[in-house]
Amino acid sequence: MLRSCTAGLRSLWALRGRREGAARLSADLQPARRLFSTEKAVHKDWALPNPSWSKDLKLLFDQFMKKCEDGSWERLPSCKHTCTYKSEDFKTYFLDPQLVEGEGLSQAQLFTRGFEDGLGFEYVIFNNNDEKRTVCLFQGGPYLQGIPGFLHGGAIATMIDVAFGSCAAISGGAVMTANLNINFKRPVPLCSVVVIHSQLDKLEGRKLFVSCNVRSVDEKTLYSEATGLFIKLDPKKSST
Ligand SMILES: CCCCCCCCCCCCCCCC(=O)SCCNC(=O)CCNC(=O)[C@H](O)C(C)(C)COP(=O)(O)OP(=O)(O)OC[C@H]1O[C@@H](n2cnc3c(N)ncnc32)[C@H](O)[C@@H]1OP(=O)(O)O
Repeated sequence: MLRSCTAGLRSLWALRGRREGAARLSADLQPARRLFSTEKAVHKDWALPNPSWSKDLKLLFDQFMKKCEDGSWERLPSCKHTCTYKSEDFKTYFLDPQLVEGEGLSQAQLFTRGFEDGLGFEYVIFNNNDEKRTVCLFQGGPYLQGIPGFLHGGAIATMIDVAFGSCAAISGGAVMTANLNINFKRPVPLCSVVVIHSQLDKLEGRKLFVSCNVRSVDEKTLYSEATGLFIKLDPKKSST
């Protein structure tokens, strides 16, 4: 596995520099895009295949894209910078106006999208609105190593948080993580693909309870299980 990861690393480095040329422009305006962005400009969509995606990831992606055809599932597009859920609402209600107006946010980018193609978090999230659940297809690259050959637990926790965040935000709008509980059951091999199945279990006032499991592509290995609590932000309260 380590050998294949090293080979993967070599080809990943070869990919550097080609990234901006990769046309992952989000011309395909899907319903989810309207949900997740209030921006007028067309932004690059990072939740689309790039050359670093493994066969497994591409195969799963294609399977889920097929499921999108009847409208039961939708792919959630992902931008790197300001394209968060109702980001204008966030700016209006929750952020320090000086930070928004000044240059403070100009360098900001979504943590999980800050790596070169294939080196960090490669993922796409699909949403099933009727069933209140999402599926995140995630390939963790070599820069996410913890114990040699395996993904860092913090990287797994990050992806779980992102998957939960999307699942909760779809029902709750502007939400924040209040609690995460993760049981790590098996280590995740570096550069492998895992599937994060998240579910909104309960909505109680401003509280959204979510749970997930992280499994191998063949579903035989259960890597982690987690629960989370997200709180719908109250515009009357300041976050700072
Ligand atoms: C940001 C997302 C945007 C969406 C984008 C979507 C697409 C893009 C994908 C990227 C997705 C990235 C996802 C990253 C998501 C973060 O990483 S968020 C960052 C990490 N989290 C934080 O920094 C949160 C810090 N905590 C806080 O700011 C505040 O505690 C909170 C969470 C806003 C809650 O404060 P509050 O609004 O004053 O709520 P409060 O009145 O204290 O509590 C409300 C209720 O919740 C309960 N509660 C609150 N905290 C807890 C707790 N820890 N345990 C148990 N109960 C609790 C209270 O007891 C209360 O219960 P009831 O009395 O109503 O029964």
